[in-house]
Amino acid sequence: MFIRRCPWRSVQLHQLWRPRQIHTREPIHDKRWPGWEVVVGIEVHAQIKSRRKLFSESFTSRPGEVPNTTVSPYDAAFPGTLPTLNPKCVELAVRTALALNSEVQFRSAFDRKHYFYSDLPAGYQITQRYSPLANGGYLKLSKGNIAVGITQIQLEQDTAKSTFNGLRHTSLIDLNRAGSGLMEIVSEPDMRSPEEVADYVRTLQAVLRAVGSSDGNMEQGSFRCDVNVSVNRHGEPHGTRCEIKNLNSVRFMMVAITSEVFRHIELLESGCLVPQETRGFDEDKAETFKLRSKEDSPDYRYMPDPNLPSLLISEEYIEVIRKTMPELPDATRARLLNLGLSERDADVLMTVDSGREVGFDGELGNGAVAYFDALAQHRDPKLVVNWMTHELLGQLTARKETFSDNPVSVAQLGELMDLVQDGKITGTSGKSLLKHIITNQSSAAPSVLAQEFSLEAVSGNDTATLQTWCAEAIEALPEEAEAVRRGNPRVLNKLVGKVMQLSRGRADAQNARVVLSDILRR
Ligand SMILES: Nc1ncnc2c1ncn2[C@@H]1O[C@H](COP(=O)(O)OP(=O)(O)OP(=O)(O)O)[C@@H](O)[C@H]1O
Ligand SMILES: [Mg+2]
Ligand SMILES: [Mg+2]
Repeated sequence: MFIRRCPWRSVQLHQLWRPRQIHTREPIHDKRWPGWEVVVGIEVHAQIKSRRKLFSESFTSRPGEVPNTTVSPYDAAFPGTLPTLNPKCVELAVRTALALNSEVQFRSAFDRKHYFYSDLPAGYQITQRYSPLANGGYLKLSKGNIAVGITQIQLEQDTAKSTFNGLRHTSLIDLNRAGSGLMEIVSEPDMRSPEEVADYVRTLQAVLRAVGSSDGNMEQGSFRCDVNVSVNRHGEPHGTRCEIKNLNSVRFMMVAITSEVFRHIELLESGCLVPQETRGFDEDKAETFKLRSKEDSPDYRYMPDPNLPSLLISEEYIEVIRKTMPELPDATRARLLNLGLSERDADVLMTVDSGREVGFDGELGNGAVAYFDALAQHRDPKLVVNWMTHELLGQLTARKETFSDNPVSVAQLGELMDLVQDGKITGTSGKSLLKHIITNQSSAAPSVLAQEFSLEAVSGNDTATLQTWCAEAIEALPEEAEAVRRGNPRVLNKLVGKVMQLSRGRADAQNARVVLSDILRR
């Protein structure tokens, strides 16, 4: 990559500004709004996961950082300070562009977008609206064989954060975020329902996490969506869009879109037009509300940034990045299915991997797929996924924990599975050991723990011990034993359970069943 100073901007902005492609899709008939088509396009602002800001040396801040501690004079817009582009941000944006099948531009440029707000120290934001880093592309949704077009991917600066203190009638400004790198990923108006929008957002989050370019966390603000919604009657051109801002979860986004669709339909059916507006979302009322109309929208007076030359990216640089791209979610899914996993199991692993567990809207991916891969290297993949999803995740969920809290190492779970597989401990004992490791955050080897707790399985040959436990079980549950004798085989399970209890899980349930039936038949 070369970042060279150009003495002048040889290409005029209007020459670079290309009209958008018009995408068409087969009409979708939705029972919720018969006769109407819903159209949605999304602008995502994803914080780039770089240690330093886009144009300055200061570190990017983490959530909970002390306010105004990661700020350089440039971030605070001190006169005389100049920007220096951070190559890491460019690299991560190029990775993202390649993952989204977008065409990385050999030459892109930075513009100033002016507006006056207390969280914007310079009075303008540096962005790439007119000559973005990448153009075109698409993202395939996980369901329905739908590809959502990508219009462009541009680099831009994040703003500072302002917090209004109602008691003191003052706004507090925290400059920590000012100047951090963002990627604005603009989609085509290709989505046709709130569900497709949710799919798009989740798939995009997974892609960004896979390439390592963003945490993609909506709740913490590292992945912010502006959702543009319009409706039209089937067969007619797209309607006027309204843009909904500040949506911080996928669930609220779906509610906001649904309520916005009904608002548009109501307006149109009563003979009014939909005015183009920017709207907010009231979570309590589950309604959108007007922030400003198109007429009030500021004239940003875009101009080329005189302090920044064009960004020139060579073909070789793009090729180097292309060669070092990690596996993308689509490919991971296909690989898991190829290993014999069910769609459901693959979904669970990948959902956990991206931190999107049930009722949980995001967190950094935590390597569930890598964990699975390490275990499945020398073991049956289906067996591994069973242990991971049913036992490990099951026990973590019961403790209200997620996979990122998992204290069981790959080596521990691997040994545990092998002990059970080789018949050295029973499945029941294996589960108890797993519980012990999780509860006590133990790093001990499962074989050592099995010895310590005398959990070694009673081998199939040790029938004497098994006979004793079975006899004790029959003695303890005489009524159940009688029922089995009278020909009710289902009650046998209770007796087997008793044997497992008496043996503290060391007996093999299948063998116990045989011995019990044998005794009761006499
Ligand atoms: N009729 C429509 N219905 C729904 N979405 C639309 C429609 N027309 C355009 N869009 C979407 O609106 C978004 C426009 O985003 P873009 O960043 O280009 O412009 P903007 O919203 O005018 O500017 P800003 O970046 O300042 O918010 C795109 O995601 C596009 O797909
Ligand atoms: Mg935009
Ligand atoms: Mg917009």
